[in-house]
Amino acid sequence: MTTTRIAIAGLGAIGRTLAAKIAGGTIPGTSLACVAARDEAKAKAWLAEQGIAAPVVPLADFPAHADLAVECAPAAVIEEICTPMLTAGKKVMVLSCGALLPRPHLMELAKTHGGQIIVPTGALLGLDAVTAAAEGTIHSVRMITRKPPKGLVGAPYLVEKGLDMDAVTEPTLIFSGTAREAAKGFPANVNVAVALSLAGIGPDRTTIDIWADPTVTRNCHAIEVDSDSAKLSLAIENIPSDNPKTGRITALSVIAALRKLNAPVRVGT
Ligand SMILES: NC(=O)C1=CN([C@@H]2O[C@H](COP(=O)(O)OP(=O)(O)OC[C@H]3O[C@@H](n4cnc5c(N)ncnc54)[C@H](O)[C@@H]3O)[C@@H](O)[C@H]2O)C=CC1
Ligand SMILES: O=C([O-])CC(=O)C(=O)O
Repeated sequence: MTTTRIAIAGLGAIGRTLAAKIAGGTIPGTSLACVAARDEAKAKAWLAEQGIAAPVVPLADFPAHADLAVECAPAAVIEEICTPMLTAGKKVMVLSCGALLPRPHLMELAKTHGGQIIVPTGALLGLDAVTAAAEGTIHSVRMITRKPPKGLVGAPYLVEKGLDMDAVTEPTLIFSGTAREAAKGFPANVNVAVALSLAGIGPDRTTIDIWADPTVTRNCHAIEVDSDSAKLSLAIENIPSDNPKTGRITALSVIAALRKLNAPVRVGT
């Protein structure tokens, strides 16, 4: 079996789960080549504590070590992670996919050098059916997200509008717009809407309502797709990970995607 050498960019809620799983050797056809972190000393201490032997390297050195990088860092770092790998004709699995929208040049870079940007299903569901429906004609894609208010704190849109999440005592619609507008206003909260838009009819025709909802403990996403092949009604309730903004299932989605890379049998599109 071919072995894909994996680099992990960011050792937060997603990156730590991935590093432990890949280094544990339970994903056939993958090995942990290296990691990059904001705080090198902290990363080294965590890796030592976990008994993981991977080196901590600068993002620019990823291509020398790895075939595929998993981007699981803050959205602002996407350029530094993708550019070296894509220029080297390699693959990047991008979790902060909202940050791709204002950077079409990264997609051009992949095209020019034969690299690939992979957007996993992440915290969502149903992207297999949405991509299939997109081979026909999709009429509309609508998403409604409900999150505990603390899972939205810090979003630039809330800061700009002066909306205080601590003051929310009942379900409140705080945003209604396109996936592109949502990605700008909530870069760490609604990557799922962007993944959905990229699978379907794009960020300007995919709409999203965001509710700050103190009655929920999970990050809840409901999707309605109408197309000439099927009508889809999808819903997921994500249990937050160590990071309240990020569902636990996100890291598992990446692991499932990595498992498919070199598997003899591959299920799902
Ligand atoms: N596509 C999807 O379905 C989902 C995407 N996400 C996105 O995935 C990304 C990662 O999420 P989490 O792991 O929950 O975030 P996190 O905040 O727990 O971890 C991010 C890590 O990146 C590190 N970091 C910061 N600057 C760095 C740099 N220059 N180089 C390397 N590492 C750096 C931070 O120190 C932190 O440890 C976020 O952008 C999040 O919005 C999260 C959930 C679902
Ligand atoms: O899309 C995101 O960035 C995170 C999210 O909604 C979730 O984990 O449920």
